[in-house]
Amino acid sequence: MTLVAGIDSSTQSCKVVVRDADDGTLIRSGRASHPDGTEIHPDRWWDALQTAIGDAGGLDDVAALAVGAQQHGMVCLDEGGAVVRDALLWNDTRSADAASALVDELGGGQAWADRVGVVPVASITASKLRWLADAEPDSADRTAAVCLPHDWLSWRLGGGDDVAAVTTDRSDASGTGYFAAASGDYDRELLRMAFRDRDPRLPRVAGPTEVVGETSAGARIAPGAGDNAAAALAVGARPGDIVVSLGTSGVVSAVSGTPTHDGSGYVAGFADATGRHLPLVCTLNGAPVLSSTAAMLGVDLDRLAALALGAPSGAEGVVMVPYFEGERSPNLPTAQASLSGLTLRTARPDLIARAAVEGLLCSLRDGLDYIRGCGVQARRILLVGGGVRSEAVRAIAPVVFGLPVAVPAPGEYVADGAARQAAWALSGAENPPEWAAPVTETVEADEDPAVIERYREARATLYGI
Ligand SMILES: Nc1ncnc2c1ncn2[C@@H]1O[C@H](COP(=O)(O)OP(=O)(O)O)[C@@H](O)[C@H]1O
Ligand SMILES: O=C(CO)[C@@H](O)[C@H](O)COP(=O)(O)O
Repeated sequence: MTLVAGIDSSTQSCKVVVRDADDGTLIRSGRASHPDGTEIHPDRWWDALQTAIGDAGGLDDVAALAVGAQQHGMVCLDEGGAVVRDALLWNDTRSADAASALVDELGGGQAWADRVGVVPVASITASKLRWLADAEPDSADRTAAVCLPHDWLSWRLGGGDDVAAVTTDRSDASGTGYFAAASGDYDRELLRMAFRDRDPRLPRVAGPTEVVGETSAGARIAPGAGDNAAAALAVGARPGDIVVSLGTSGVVSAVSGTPTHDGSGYVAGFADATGRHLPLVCTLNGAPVLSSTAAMLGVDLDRLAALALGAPSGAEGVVMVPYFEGERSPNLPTAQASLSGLTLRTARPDLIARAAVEGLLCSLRDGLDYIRGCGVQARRILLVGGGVRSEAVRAIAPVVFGLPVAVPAPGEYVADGAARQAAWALSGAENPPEWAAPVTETVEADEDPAVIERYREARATLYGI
């Protein structure tokens, strides 16, 4: 049996799966946690990867592997390949002002969307580089190369001794703000503009099935991908499928044959891992909305779900706008979460639990409607990520989205997508291997339009949008 491995270096943890390259059967898996926080030394990803590999029984017997990882994180390397400073992660909002400045300097959001498919917000790597140039010019001066989390881990797995050898792929490059998914090219002028005339080395953009290196044990290293592109590859998303991921972030995305250029910045025109496109809306507030609410109510996540399921749709008018960490979609980096509709009668744990689940899903329903607004068809939702383990999320999702919701069996879909890419690279075939699609349970329910209407009223009252 030929084995392949897939790695997901996500915000909260690192996961490793080992699968049969021919039919995708899961053979072994492992995981390890990442430290909390929105900046982290990349060595901590490496440490967690080593632990996760050990937990998965090692990788000495795999023929190929690939890394999927959280997108956008700014990894700065000096000429010798040493890390210049801690990586700023996608959910670090200190670069919000830098993002606004960049949007203005190019003449507005549409100018960015037309040029690279993406309008800078704090998450985008270009904004982080501008922040670095202004706040820590010495670190900026020492930066000889800039790459992303999955690029750095792939490079380290391949020996990591020459900064000229770092590679990326189209999906992750498209989240930087200086790569255009439509043309497949870097836009170095935008990079220099962001980094105040500095011109660091960028990773070479490898093709979807290229072998970019070899581990010390002789496994081939496939190009890897951004986490959302890897998940789309794992679930075999087709036209009409909208993938909703509830990890630390909330993500709504769809595989599409054509690029998007949304000047509002809501829909990012990313690339997928197969040569197509991945229009995507990402929020800063995913599954942690539920854990924060559970902590506030003094219950665990299962109890939170039970409370929410015991409450009526619409939570008797209690509405949560769940912008705990500020927000990216809409771009409100200093926003905070709020609860409205509380009276002496409605200030009840079950209604607050329901409002949290509904608010989380409504923030993603906004994303769904923006993606549809870009001409993307939506026939069903494919729900993945840690938050899907909530029974309340699974049951209430179709009520809020107004679409059937297919829930693949619990799994590590980013790592699985990376494994499938590794098998594809190993095969040299034109198409990814035909692995069985994950078994899904489909949840259907009547839409309750009042839920999203009240949510939008509450948001408009708070933010005028
Ligand atoms: N039963 C559950 N109910 C709600 N949230 C859950 C449940 N189980 C796990 N989660 C949440 O899932 C998240 C982790 O999901 P994951 O997709 O691995 O995140 P990431 O990719 O950002 O590291 C955590 O925020 C965790 O609280
Ligand atoms: O910023 C984005 C996508 O644009 C996020 O999707 C990150 O890629 C992190 O994902 P999770 O850790 O929440 O899965």
